[in-house]
Amino acid sequence: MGFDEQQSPKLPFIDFSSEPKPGTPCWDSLKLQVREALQEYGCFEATLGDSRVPGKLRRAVFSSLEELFDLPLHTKQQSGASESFQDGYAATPNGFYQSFGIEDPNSLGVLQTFTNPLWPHEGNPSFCNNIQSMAGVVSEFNRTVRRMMLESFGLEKYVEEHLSSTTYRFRVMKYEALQPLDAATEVLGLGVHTDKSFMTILCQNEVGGLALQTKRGEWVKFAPTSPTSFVVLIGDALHVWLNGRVHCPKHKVTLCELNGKSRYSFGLFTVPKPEYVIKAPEELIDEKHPLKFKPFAYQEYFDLAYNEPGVKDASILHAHYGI
Ligand SMILES: O=C(O)CCC(=O)C(=O)O
Ligand SMILES: [Fe+2]
Repeated sequence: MGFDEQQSPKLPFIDFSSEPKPGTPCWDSLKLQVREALQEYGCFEATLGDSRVPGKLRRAVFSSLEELFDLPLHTKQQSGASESFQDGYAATPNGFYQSFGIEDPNSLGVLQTFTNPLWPHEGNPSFCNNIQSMAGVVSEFNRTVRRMMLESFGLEKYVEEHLSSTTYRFRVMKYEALQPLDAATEVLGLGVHTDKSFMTILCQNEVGGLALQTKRGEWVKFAPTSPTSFVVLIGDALHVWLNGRVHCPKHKVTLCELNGKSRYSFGLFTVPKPEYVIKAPEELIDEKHPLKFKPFAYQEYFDLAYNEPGVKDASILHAHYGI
């Protein structure tokens, strides 16, 4: 399927650059926008503004990514193989997609352990600082969005439990530049899938390719309104935790290029702790909204999903836990 730029619908856009504080009118207005976007699309485009994500930091992160993926293959493999695309280095057999996963990117020690085998002489302090700074801003933003979302459902009392039920994983990705043979040809860099965790916050360089599917089944091509935009999207675990009240979008990445440039992206994944039980709060269950999924420990679902070859959408979730 090719995209028609003219007719392609857009993701909702939410501006967080005013750094809203809980309890202010601005916060309350933004939280309604967050809820509406997540119900309908399961995702939105967000800007945090130049003061929180200066252009300099953004450029530094992407140049760190280029430096990382430019390392020789045997060096990249030093960071361990990752079959489930979690920690360490992973690549698709055709080599069009490569990624590294870093668990707990807010810790300088973790980042040093990640970089030391890749740059054996003196590690890579600027890589560590750039990723740590970006992960810090994005994980703080993640907490804001979760707080707003829970408040918008009247679930204030669960905020602290929710925030402490997760860890963060950072994934950096490179998609090879590929000029499709014609506009109607779509070559996938990353196949259609839903994310398994609670929430993902993505950022890409200027090369597009990400598309997300709305509740109505339309594919929306992500065309950033501002170069400093992020995409926030819901994963399976949050869809279950909110008893299906928010959409969990399937998404994919199509290979393309811009002036010969490859696509680089990074994502902060908010992952429930392995033993955390994903269970909808009783406030979200009533006659109109009966319980949709049986509770399960996050790791159990994750293992099921990754041991099922070829299936990357939420059909396993429905098959195993759907009521
Ligand atoms: O590269 C992107 O923008 C999307 C990556 C993604 O969907 C994932 O890693 O789960
Ligand atoms: Fe994804």
